Amino acid sequence: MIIAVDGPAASGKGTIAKALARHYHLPHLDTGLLYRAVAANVARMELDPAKEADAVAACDFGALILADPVLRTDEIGQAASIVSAHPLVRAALLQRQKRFAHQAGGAVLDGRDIATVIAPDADAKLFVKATPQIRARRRHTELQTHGSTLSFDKVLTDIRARDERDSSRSAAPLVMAPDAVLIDTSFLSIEASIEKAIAIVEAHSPR
Ligand SMILES: Nc1ncnc2c1ncn2[C@@H]1O[C@H](COP(=O)(O)OP(=O)(O)O)[C@@H](O)[C@H]1O
Ligand SMILES: Nc1ccn([C@@H]2O[C@H](COP(=O)(O)OP(=O)(O)O)[C@@H](O)[C@H]2O)c(=O)n1
Repeated sequence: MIIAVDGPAASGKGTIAKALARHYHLPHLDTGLLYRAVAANVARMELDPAKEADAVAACDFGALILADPVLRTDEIGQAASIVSAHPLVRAALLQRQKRFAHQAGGAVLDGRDIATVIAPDADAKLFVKATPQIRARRRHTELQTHGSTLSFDKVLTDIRARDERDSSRSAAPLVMAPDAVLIDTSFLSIEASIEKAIAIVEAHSPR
């Protein structure tokens, strides 16, 4: 079974995807980490994330970098959204994600284009959203627990900028697939959003 979970920054898609993977004993891939790794590599190589050739040169990163806590920072999230708009960067990361999705037994992937590009054949497609203010509050709290001193206003501004960039780009923009089911987590607890996600997958899973 392939489960696609898409949505904007800090909507709760990773939390839901991880819980679905645990529930159904499936491997999980946070595809945002791949774009974050490219962004971190661009910074390490002192290249320009806005230049497509520079970003492509940074696509060859080792598996170790994916565990680096620096990937979780707001700054890398912004840079990830810049490198991810380049079609050649998306092309460089495409097969790796398609292979993961289509491995024997299935998988859960979360990102922006899982249901539309990586696995349009997914058995269940979820689109997770929440208001920008609520997403910014959650991300602000999360960043604070990791030692960040960024203000709430800065986190909200950055989330809005990323929403705009991710939705307006021409290469695999953030859109809800026509056959996806929406979960608005704005006023749902983590437990309630996971329960809802499992109920949706149950209704769509192959028998
Ligand atoms: N329904 C929810 N209610 C409250 N907090 C949530 C909810 N879902 C996720 N969170 C918290 O919000 C933050 C961002 O969630 P995450 O799943 O990482 O989002 P995303 O993968 O969409 O960026 C995390 O700290 C997570 O624990
Ligand atoms: N499948 C994906 C996943 C992430 N991304 C990009 O990578 C950035 C970081 O993604 P992420 O999922 O780690 O970000 P959060 O939603 O966790 O804040 C996003 O802003 C997107 O620009 C993408 O383009 N396609």
